[in-house]
Amino acid sequence: MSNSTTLISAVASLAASAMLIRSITNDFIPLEILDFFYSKIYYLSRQFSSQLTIIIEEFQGVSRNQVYEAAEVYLGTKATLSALRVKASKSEDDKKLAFSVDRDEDISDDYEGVQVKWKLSCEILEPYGSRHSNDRNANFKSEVRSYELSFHKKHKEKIFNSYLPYVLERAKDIKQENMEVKLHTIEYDCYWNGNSVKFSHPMTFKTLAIDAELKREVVSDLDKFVKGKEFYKRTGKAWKRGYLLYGPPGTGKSSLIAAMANYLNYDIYDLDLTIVTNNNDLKNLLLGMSNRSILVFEDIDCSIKLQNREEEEEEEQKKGDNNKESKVTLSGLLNVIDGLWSCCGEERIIIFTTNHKERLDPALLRPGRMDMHIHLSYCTFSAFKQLVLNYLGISQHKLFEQIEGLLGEVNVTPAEVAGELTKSSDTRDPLQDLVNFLHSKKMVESDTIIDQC
Ligand SMILES: Nc1ncnc2c1ncn2[C@@H]1O[C@H](COP(=O)(O)OP(=O)(O)OP(=O)(O)O)[C@@H](O)[C@H]1O
Ligand SMILES: [Mg+2]
Repeated sequence: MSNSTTLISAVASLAASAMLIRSITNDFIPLEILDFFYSKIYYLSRQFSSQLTIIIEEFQGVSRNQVYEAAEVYLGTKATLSALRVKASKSEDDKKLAFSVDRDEDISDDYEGVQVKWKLSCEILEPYGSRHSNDRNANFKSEVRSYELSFHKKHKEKIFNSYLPYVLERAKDIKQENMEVKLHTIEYDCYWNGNSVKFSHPMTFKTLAIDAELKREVVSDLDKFVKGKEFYKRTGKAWKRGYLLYGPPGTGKSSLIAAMANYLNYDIYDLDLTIVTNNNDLKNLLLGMSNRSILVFEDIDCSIKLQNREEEEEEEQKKGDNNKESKVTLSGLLNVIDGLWSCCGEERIIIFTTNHKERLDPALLRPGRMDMHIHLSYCTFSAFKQLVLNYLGISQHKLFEQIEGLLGEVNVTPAEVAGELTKSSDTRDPLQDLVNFLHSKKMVESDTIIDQC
């Protein structure tokens, strides 16, 4: 008790002496000399300090500093581990709660063995005109926030060249993971509807019933694309990828798009070309998309009559200059895929779907235009096994062998199989019902062939 009292009184008297010395020096020593004195002390302390601190302010002029924003997101994931006070928030677009650091909280981080310390510092600015009580802004207080990142000087290079870019990259991923996938559609010909809807299609690569090998190929292609920033930069290619999905109705083209969007957490921009009036509007729509998104042109063969370019040019010449750009043309569409305007964003995926690949203009199919042509076929045995697992929760059955044989003889779509399994999931023997369905389909098919003969 007496020890602590002594300590408190010693600290108090030291503080009082410091205040006294400060006020005496302020009163008796000219300001310039004091400034010089203080700057020398500051200089010396900096010379001997082993720490370096980077100040990351919230604003850069009037715009928000991206490093600050990234630090805010990144530290949110660290805050719950080491800080004693954290702030929680969630917006309508977020999937989960987001955490952020409270002011003056220290957050430690370890990057490849290097210890760093973050701190959010806030300075309250005196309200403008606070001395004039009748000023309208008198009660308006503002806060200047910044993050302070401190570390040992010897790690300067690593922090600048590797840690900060890592924080930026991680923040981008965290934001992306946390965002709901949105579906955007067109409004008034050439604008994306401001009220995009939450995309809640539950299809994932786990439940998608396509050939297992094809599924692996698609997933690995997407992974490569997402991680390919450096590759695209090095090779001088725009960071985008095109997929052509083709196959009969009900084979899973739209389902595959949903699985891709859910896998990548990318928004979908569903572009109905029949509504878009000309190439210029198409270009504006492209500019209105966000990065990390999927642009979808469904049923490209029937949504618009895409002539080949020579026919187009002839037609335009016939109509004269006044009629130019009165509709979306094949060349307009090719510009979306690989023209200069197509490179205005990053990490974009373009998908065309069709039931009739043979009806597409060869220009669209030329190598390099659509990076991957994906054939969604009639139901294979591998796809069937996935559907049975989804709908009935079984992975083995005595009828599997018979079904495998029938699937080799009958053209049945995954949609049809899914429909049958849904219908008969309550019956005693759903797989026997499916076998009966496949037999009857086989009979119809062979009758049709006989009729044709
Ligand atoms: N490969 C699949 N895996 C899982 N379910 C599928 C698959 N294909 C079809 N289905 C089921 O059938 C329905 C229709 O499939 P989907 O819309 O994906 O076919 P599509 O190929 O896009 O057809 P369309 O050419 O008519 O647009 C889906 O909602 C889904 O329930
Ligand atoms: Mg479809």
